[in-house]
Amino acid sequence: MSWTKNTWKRITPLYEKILAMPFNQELMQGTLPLEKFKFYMAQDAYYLGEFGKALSTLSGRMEKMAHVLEFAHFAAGAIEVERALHESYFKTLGIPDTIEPSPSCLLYTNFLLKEAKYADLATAVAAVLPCFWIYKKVGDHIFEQQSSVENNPYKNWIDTYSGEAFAESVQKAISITDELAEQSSPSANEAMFKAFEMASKLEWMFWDSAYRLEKWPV
Ligand SMILES: Cc1ncc(CO)c(N)n1
Repeated sequence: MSWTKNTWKRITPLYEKILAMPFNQELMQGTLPLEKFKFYMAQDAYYLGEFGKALSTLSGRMEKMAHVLEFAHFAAGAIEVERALHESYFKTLGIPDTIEPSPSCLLYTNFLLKEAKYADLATAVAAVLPCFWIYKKVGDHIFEQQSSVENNPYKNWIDTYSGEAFAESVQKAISITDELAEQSSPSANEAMFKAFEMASKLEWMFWDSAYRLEKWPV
């Protein structure tokens, strides 16, 4: 079984917890309070900027030119979405341009940047994979449940992550990860799993922190 297939099997209970989160359930129903969505959007713009930098770092670490190029495309994609958020949601929702990251957002982005720079290459790639794959799965799931919901105010968000363009990137990220996993030892494959699991937990925390409108304790 491929590394990604096995990993998804192991991560399924956590993925199911993510689907059941009130943030995602209410987003799916269109009942998520706007204040929580705005908080999420602002934090996600910060996240995407840092995610883009992590992908850029990974691009430069790749050995195969095809992979250098793919990761450069992923990085550009993340920054373009970040820019688009400022032009669309930020303006319509009145979100200020400068964003202070919440504790969970800073924890997640700093984890990704640290892995991208210092971890073994295959592990570093495994650390960024949940950002692609979990969003794709969550986006698809929410999209499939949409038939019963009319005029969902969060339709734009849902369309982005259930769309074809994002699906293509996710597929590429999965196949690059499997390629690197095949060239790695069993113990390196387990280190990859640990990084994937950590990033998946941080995805859960990111949604949870938005739902709680997380503040710094001091
Ligand atoms: C927190 C988070 N993870 C993943 C994505 C998708 O790239 C996103 N926009 N935000």
